[in-house]
Amino acid sequence: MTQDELKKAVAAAAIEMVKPAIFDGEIIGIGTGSTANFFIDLLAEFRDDIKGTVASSEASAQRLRSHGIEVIELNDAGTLGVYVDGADESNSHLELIKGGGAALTREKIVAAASKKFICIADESKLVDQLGAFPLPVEVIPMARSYVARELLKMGGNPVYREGVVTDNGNIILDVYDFMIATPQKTEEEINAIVGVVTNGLFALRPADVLLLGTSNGVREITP
Ligand SMILES: O=C[C@H](O)[C@H](O)[C@H](O)COP(=O)(O)O
Repeated sequence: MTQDELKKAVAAAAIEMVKPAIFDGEIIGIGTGSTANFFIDLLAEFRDDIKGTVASSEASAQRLRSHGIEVIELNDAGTLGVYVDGADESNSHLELIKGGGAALTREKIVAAASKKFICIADESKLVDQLGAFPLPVEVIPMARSYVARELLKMGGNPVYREGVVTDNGNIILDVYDFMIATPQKTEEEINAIVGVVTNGLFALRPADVLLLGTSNGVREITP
């Protein structure tokens, strides 16, 4: 199976998992990226049944609306029933690296506001230790050089993601050469640097279930 076929298979499995929430009238949180896009496209079949969605990026909001799916503001939604999103890496505890598409901050907010976080990914994303994928950090623009120096002190190699401005008007530093042994501690330490909005580690609020697309079918992994 191709990587896209694996992504589509996990998106279909996630649809089955969120159906009860849809028919219970819960608001659905929607992630960002190529895997989440497959989910959005399959969700279109339920456009008339969904009470509303909250999107973690402008790109996902646009795609949802293009299918006629209602998008509402998180501030008007209360607690979400379920959040579905992809990841750049996951370990077996379902601690994640996210933000390859620069949507990490809104994703983290929507995940925090959701009762259940379903992560959907192809098998290439499951790793023993997080960090081979460079860790995205969203930074207030004027703090870029200062934050980069602090990340260097922590042992990483931060690289400015040229030409990228997040939906919140900020920039991204990608931290290379930074294998992460204690994800919760690292998440807290980076977030404590003044000027950091948030980093792409989802360890303090990991996923609740990982639907992993493999050539032998979709595996359901819980921590
Ligand atoms: O900022 C983007 C998100 O964190 C994505 O969920 C992540 O990069 C995975 O994207 P994809 O499904 O395209 O691999």
